[in-house]
Amino acid sequence: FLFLKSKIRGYCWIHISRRAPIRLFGGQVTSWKNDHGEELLFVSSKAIKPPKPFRGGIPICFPQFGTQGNLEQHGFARNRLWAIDDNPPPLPVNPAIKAFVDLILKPSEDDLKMWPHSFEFRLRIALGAGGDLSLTSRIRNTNTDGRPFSYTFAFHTYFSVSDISEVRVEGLETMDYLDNMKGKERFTEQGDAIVFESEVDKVYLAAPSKVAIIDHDMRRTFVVTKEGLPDAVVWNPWDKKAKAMQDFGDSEYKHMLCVEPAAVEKPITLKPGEEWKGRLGLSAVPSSYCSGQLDPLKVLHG
Ligand SMILES: O=P(O)(O)OC[C@H]1O[C@@H](O)[C@H](O)[C@@H](O)[C@@H]1O
Repeated sequence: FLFLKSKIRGYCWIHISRRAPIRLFGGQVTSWKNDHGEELLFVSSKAIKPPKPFRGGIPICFPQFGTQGNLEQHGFARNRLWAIDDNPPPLPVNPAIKAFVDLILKPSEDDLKMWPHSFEFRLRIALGAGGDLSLTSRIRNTNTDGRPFSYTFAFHTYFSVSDISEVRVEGLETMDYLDNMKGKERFTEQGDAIVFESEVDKVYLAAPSKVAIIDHDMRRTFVVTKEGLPDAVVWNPWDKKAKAMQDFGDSEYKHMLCVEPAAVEKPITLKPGEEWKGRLGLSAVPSSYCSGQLDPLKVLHG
């Protein structure tokens, strides 16, 4: 089967291959498991029900990332009911894909009052034979008045990690970033892999198409690939902000890390009839120690 549809607690979920449930509210993947049934994405024990955004999994930020505009934080797509797209335009066939589902979001009349642009947002969520997960977004400008529109975007991916203090992110060293905690000022990352000792909220600019999250305790490496999405946001709220968040446990920051392929610094502009495509690829591979050292080049370049 390709997917199952079920109704849990009054709202609709879809399951592809029993390994990745998707909430139609938000078009949001809420779980991704490996062959051993281990959860790979973080979901807060305090995540709340619609109409609030769901804290965990992979929320979609569109048409605005963060507070960069007049809309609600991270835009409205994560707060809308998506539909199953029964007849999506074809995407190139990828033989590695085992199962997939297509969703679609179109603006309501109320959305058009807030953001006066007509669009079709198609999202394909696919599982590969080895358990890899991919999300492909296709956004089309369907304005009939000839007007272009611009937006910012992110796949706000929450990874489950054993202990944030033991996690390293490889691939972003020496990159320029905007620090959301310092008024979006621009800095350059120094030296080594990124490690976590306090709150982090950074937008890495023109980040590489592959980033690795190395979880020492779990002996697991997440490999994040991105296409069409120049930036990568890295976020962990740490203890103080965790306590201030209603839908997040006080200590949960220890077990999560957001690495979010995104288009933030330069908004994407589409003319009527134009379509943009962005893709997120996730795989979780066992990482092994070799004299206490991981080889970042091997992680990043196979
Ligand atoms: O609480 P929200 O709206 O889901 O946002 C969580 C975080 O999302 C991150 O992507 C932002 O960079 C942070 O600034 C923000 O705090």
